Amino acid sequence: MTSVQDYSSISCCCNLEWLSSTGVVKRTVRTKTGQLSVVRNEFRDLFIALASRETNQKFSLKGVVIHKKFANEGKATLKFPDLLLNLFISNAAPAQLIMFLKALFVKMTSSKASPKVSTRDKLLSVKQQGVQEISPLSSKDAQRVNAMLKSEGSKKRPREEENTVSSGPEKKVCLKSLANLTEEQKEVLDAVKNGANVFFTGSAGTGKSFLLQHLINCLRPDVTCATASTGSAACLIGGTTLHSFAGIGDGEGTIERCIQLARRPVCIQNWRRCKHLIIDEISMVESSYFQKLERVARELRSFDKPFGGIQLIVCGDFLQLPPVSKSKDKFCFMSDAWQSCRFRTYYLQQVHRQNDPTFISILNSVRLGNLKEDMVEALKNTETQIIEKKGVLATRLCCHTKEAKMINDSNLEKLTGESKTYSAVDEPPNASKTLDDCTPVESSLTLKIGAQVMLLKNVSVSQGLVNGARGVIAKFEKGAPVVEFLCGATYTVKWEKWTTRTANGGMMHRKQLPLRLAWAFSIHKSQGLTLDCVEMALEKTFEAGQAYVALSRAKSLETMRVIGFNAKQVWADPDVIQFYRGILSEVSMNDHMKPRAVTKSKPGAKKLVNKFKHIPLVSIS
Ligand SMILES: Nc1ncnc2c1ncn2[C@@H]1O[C@H](COP(=O)(O)OP(=O)(O)OP(=O)(O)O)[C@@H](O)[C@H]1O
Ligand SMILES: [Mg+2]
Repeated sequence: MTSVQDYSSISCCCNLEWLSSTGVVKRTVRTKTGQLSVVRNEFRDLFIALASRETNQKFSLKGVVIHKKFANEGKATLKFPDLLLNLFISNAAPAQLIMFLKALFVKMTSSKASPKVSTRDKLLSVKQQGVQEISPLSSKDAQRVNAMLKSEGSKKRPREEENTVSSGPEKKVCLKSLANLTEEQKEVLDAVKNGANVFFTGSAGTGKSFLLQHLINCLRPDVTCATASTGSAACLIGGTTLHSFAGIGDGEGTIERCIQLARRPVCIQNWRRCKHLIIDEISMVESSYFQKLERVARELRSFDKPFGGIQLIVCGDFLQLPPVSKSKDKFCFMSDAWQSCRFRTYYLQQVHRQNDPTFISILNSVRLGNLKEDMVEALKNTETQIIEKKGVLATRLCCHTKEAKMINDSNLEKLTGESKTYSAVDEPPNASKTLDDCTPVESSLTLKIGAQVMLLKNVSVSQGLVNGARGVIAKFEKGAPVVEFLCGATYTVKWEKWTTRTANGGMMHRKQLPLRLAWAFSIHKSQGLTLDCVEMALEKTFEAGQAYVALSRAKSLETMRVIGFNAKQVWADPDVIQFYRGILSEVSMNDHMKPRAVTKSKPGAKKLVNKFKHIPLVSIS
């Protein structure tokens, strides 16, 4: 995998198509894996060079038209009208493709300003022939190009700029890569780039899923399988469930049976093409299931290395929801397979979901099951606070899914106005069951005026219309619901599209309104989400970490209400505490002498080790 900073070349599939003057395809060349680079010749003319097993060629970028609409799916088209040639790029890592196209745009735009060498001078030139890679992009390049774009103002742009990457109405080039990763997040990215098996963890809201999404964008889609242990977590990273990827059912069968199941044509293809297996919410993957996956991978890939040589990139917080299992060794870190992966472990510490240090410290103590009296008081004090505003009621987090459904159904029924039902459009139509699992929206959504809803897409971050934003249906206009949101915005909700990969690498889509009834949610379904206005009664919690998951969905103490709180509702699994003690002591001890660089040291690591040391290991009743 090339570095994200290395914008001058990408690896991808290329399809070359030479056309006749009437536009008929005369010849095609397809390369499965090629390296595309932007190069210059001795006269500083720009070319794109394709190096692959099938062909090695370079094409002048003069007059090229770039279509980048599908760049975030790893696809783009370059049209060379002067050469009667189309170059179709696919299977590129989306983040790299976007930066590559930006680099192309910047270099092409700035080269227009440099003096041209006439054909005569070129012919008479004594310069040594040759090509060289373009110099790396600097912020000066971007500034120069932005100044040029500004001075061109409303002038008609030359055609190569029309479709290029300067996104947004003001056509401005920004050289930052897709996400602003923090230093600790960048360290994880580097380890992934180096091909190591990586496990990163950290408390709720430290940006694990955010980072995972960035990592997915940096890897080639054809060999990357993005999965999560639950459907709702899979939706958040645009992936599929680990179960549907693996194809071994619930993994309850014997290992022979699991291998047999995974040998079915669709599944075997998955296992063989996969080079990077990503798993979010790893805490909910059961130990014996993880063990079987490892064996299945080795068998199907006929390669006797852990997971048959697949790079594993896993993340989650074992102090959140545990796997559904009665076994004593339920957590996957207890399996031999986990040990054999020799993960590089990273502990993210910067919390992004909450800002208030007092709330962050309460949540950290809830996570460890170690609340102090004043913290219990602070949570109890939220019981009477009014968090409802603008007709938006708090979302009740329930311990059981059935209870949440009942609350939503009965509240909707109580509303007397006309009801409108929106049916999802699925592609392919027979994928509805998988799409139910892998998208946050339901195949059928019934709404009425006054219904409490939650937005399930980032529509406008600046207006606060983000995934998890709470609102209420104010009216219907031309059949579309108009929602008044807690953040103050009123929005006529438009249809949105969710795309997810099928287990065999194809695409599935669902079109639906990005809304969900929000009088209530189950805690299990809320895992991974950030919620605006939330209420919970935790007396029925039945898992270690369940109360922590519920409480850590809130953004602040002021936007939540806990009913009937008491410290007994909060506990951590002693096996997990022990596990974290282990990895955290490696953080501080192994900093200078690490045979396999187990974990990177962080400034706060020592403090954390101490925190874990002081947790009494009580067994769970
Ligand atoms: N580097 C960052 N810059 C800005 N915002 C960030 C960054 N990292 C994460 N965030 C934001 O912080 C919030 C929480 O992130 P995320 O959901 O990825 O956390 P998480 O660790 O996966 O939490 P959980 O354990 O609850 O699933 C999100 O709104 C996300 O967009
Ligand atoms: Mg997450």
